[in-house]
Amino acid sequence: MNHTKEQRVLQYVLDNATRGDPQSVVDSIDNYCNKEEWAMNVGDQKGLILDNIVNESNPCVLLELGTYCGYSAVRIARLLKPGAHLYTVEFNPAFAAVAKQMIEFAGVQDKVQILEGNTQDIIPQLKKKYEVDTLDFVFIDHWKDKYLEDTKLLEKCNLLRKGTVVLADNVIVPGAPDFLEYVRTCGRYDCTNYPSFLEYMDEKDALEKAIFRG
Ligand SMILES: Nc1ncnc2c1ncn2CCCCCNC(=O)c1cc(-c2ccc(F)cc2)cc(O)c1O
Ligand SMILES: [Mg+2]
Repeated sequence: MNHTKEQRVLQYVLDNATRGDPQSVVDSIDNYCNKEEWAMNVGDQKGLILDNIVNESNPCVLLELGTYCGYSAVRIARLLKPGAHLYTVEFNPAFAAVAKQMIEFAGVQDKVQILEGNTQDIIPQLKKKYEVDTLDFVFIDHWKDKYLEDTKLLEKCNLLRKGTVVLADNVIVPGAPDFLEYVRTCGRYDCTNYPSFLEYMDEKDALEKAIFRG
């Protein structure tokens, strides 16, 4: 039975989207969350900004913090060139299980790898255990009070290189003020704010792009 909201979102996708068609999966999730139940996907308005930034940076190795139902993982993966790979870290096993099925239904499983666990534990393993050299693109969308410490951890683990794009969701709502203050003032990032709206709502939100200067 679909006892959780996340399971109901997945079921709606299985019933309404087309297997192997990532755009139809993204559209179905947005339809459901607009009409039936709000859920914390990045959504279509911020999603279009995410699409543009992924396309302009043409990344090969990507990291996402906070998979949730896999909406942004599918949204990003549908744009990736052959051979590009997205690692997405999810803390909650129930969310990870839904995301796995979402990603497989969309047909992007060869481009996406879900890493279950806490970002604090997984980020230090990326180089040795997952053979990552440096990251081209990082999408941060997990606990808002972990954005800053995990950005600093990425720096400490030498996972960022000159030009790495760090893109953060929700810098207005729920907000990540300490992260914003840091990337805008520490001198190591070139920052751009992208005003938009909270997913499926009229409330203002924004994405922040912080390009690492190396
Ligand atoms: N690997 C890991 N390590 C640590 N934490 C981890 C994790 N993997 C997952 N988590 C735990 C993430 C839990 C979800 C994070 N996202 C959010 O909390 C979130 C909340 C809102 C929101 C806005 C207005 C409202 F009124 C209510 C909620 C909107 C959003 O777009 C959000 O992304
Ligand atoms: Mg978010």
